[in-house]
Amino acid sequence: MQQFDTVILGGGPGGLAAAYGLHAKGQNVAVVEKDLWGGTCPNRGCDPKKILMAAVEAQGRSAALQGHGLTGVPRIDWAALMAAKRAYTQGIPSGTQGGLQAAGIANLHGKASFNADGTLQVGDQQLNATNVIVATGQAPRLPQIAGQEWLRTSNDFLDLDTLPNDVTLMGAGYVGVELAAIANAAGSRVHLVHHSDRPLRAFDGDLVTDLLALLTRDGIDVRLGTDIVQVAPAGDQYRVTTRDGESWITGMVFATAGRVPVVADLHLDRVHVATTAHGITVNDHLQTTNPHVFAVGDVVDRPQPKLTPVAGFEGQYLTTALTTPDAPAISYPVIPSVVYGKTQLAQLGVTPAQAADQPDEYRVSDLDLTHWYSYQRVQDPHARIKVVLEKGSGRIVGAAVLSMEAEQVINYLDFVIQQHLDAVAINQTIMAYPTLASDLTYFH
Ligand SMILES: Cc1cc2nc3c(=O)[nH]c(=O)nc-3n(C[C@H](O)[C@H](O)[C@H](O)COP(=O)(O)OP(=O)(O)OC[C@H]3O[C@@H](n4cnc5c(N)ncnc54)[C@H](O)[C@@H]3O)c2cc1C
Ligand SMILES: NC(=O)c1ccc[n+]([C@@H]2O[C@H](COP(=O)([O-])OP(=O)(O)OC[C@H]3O[C@@H](n4cnc5c(N)ncnc54)[C@H](O)[C@@H]3O)[C@@H](O)[C@H]2O)c1
Repeated sequence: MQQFDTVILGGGPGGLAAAYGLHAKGQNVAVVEKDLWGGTCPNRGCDPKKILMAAVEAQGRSAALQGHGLTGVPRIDWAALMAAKRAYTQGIPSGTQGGLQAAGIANLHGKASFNADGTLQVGDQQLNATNVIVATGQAPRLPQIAGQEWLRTSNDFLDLDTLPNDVTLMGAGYVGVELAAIANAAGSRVHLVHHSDRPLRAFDGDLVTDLLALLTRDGIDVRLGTDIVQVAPAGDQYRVTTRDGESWITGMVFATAGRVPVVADLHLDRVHVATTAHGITVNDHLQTTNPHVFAVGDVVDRPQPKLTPVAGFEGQYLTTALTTPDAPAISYPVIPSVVYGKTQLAQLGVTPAQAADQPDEYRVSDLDLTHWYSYQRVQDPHARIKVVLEKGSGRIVGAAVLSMEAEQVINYLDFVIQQHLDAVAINQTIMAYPTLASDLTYFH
């Protein structure tokens, strides 16, 4: 039996943040990973996706400048792009494990689960710990439809040797919309199917409508308010059938209909850790219904978006919470969300919908940015921001952005909001001009 202060289940962004933090505080820590060290984000999530996105963005920017100084839109060489992605991802697991070893943090490869006496089992090894942190993440959800066995996931998409000429994506959430943008830019015919009329519900409705119009303009077959009910092999392809009786032949079908918490094999019931369909139940100290078991990241049932920086923030929080008596409850900063693509959709802080519900407190400034210098320069085909301002202080408290530049704009506004900067403070700062940062003075 090996004894530790804290054992962490899952070597992704949440688990690793906690491991390094607690190790730095002098704890004897072990991390257990059953699959790829580094977890979803660097192996089969954010980072590889955004390597593919680099080509998509470059193509989108070139396309925007046709007739404005550029001729010829570059084509994506899928094999070369995938090779570039693999050149990055192939070193992640060994590099991550090497980092733990170099730091002197115990690391075990294998599937961890709880024994009835509260100890942990990893293969034939038994571990005992004062505290356990569950950081096992989420996995793609496979909808219960006829032909479920033919469905692929984002894991498959992000490692395809060959991109089929025609792909179907089932679900227009973050993953569906981003993979649609990649496949479309790489020359595939894309069908993006969503069961309701309102995809990307966390984002501003007007901007989502604008984004879907741009995706349609790019040639994506966006189908809202319908469900795929069957996938059946048709030669070396598949026939997809919807609830409305529509049907088409496609090269591959990807389930992009959400993700589910990875809890099934942990035997959490043995240690009285409660779960819901959304993940592990925790209090405001990330403590589960067992006072010695904590949880962070995607596996947690909390309203915060399931994002890498959120998992990392929670891991860091536990570093303090597990080493400080009477640690305060977790308090999240504002959290930016971005759906990447040729045109990016971003959101932060108080939403325009929340502002509309409290007109005495907030006002919304809805700005068409296409004629602003920064956007005209790059011929951004559609640039719009809704800035939410607090009436009393005049400060920016939220924003929703749709633009080729949204990821940058939202991060500048994140800094402005988090630091409580008002128009006076922003005007006291000299930014390099003309840049997206120097535009900050125009948003009030
Ligand atoms: C396609 C895609 C794109 C994404 N893009 C972005 C993005 O652009 N930006 C962003 O912020 N977020 C993005 N995300 C979300 C991001 O990847 C997650 O929020 C983040 O990885 C969560 O970290 P985590 O540590 O909670 O879980 P994970 O990274 O999933 O790590 C959990 C680890 O636990 C391991 N594990 C599970 N069960 C056990 C067990 N029993 N024993 C031992 N180990 C176990 C798993 O193998 C895994 O490695 C994306 C996700 C996907 C799928
Ligand atoms: N850019 C980013 O930051 C980024 C990118 C990818 C993923 N992520 C994270 O990963 C999480 C998971 O992303 P996701 O896209 O898998 O989930 P999601 O919850 O964002 O979207 C899934 C969508 O599929 C819909 N859906 C459910 N069942 C369906 C069905 N049968 N047919 C059609 N549509 C159906 C859901 O209503 C939902 O809108 C996100 O919540 C996000 O936190 C982030």
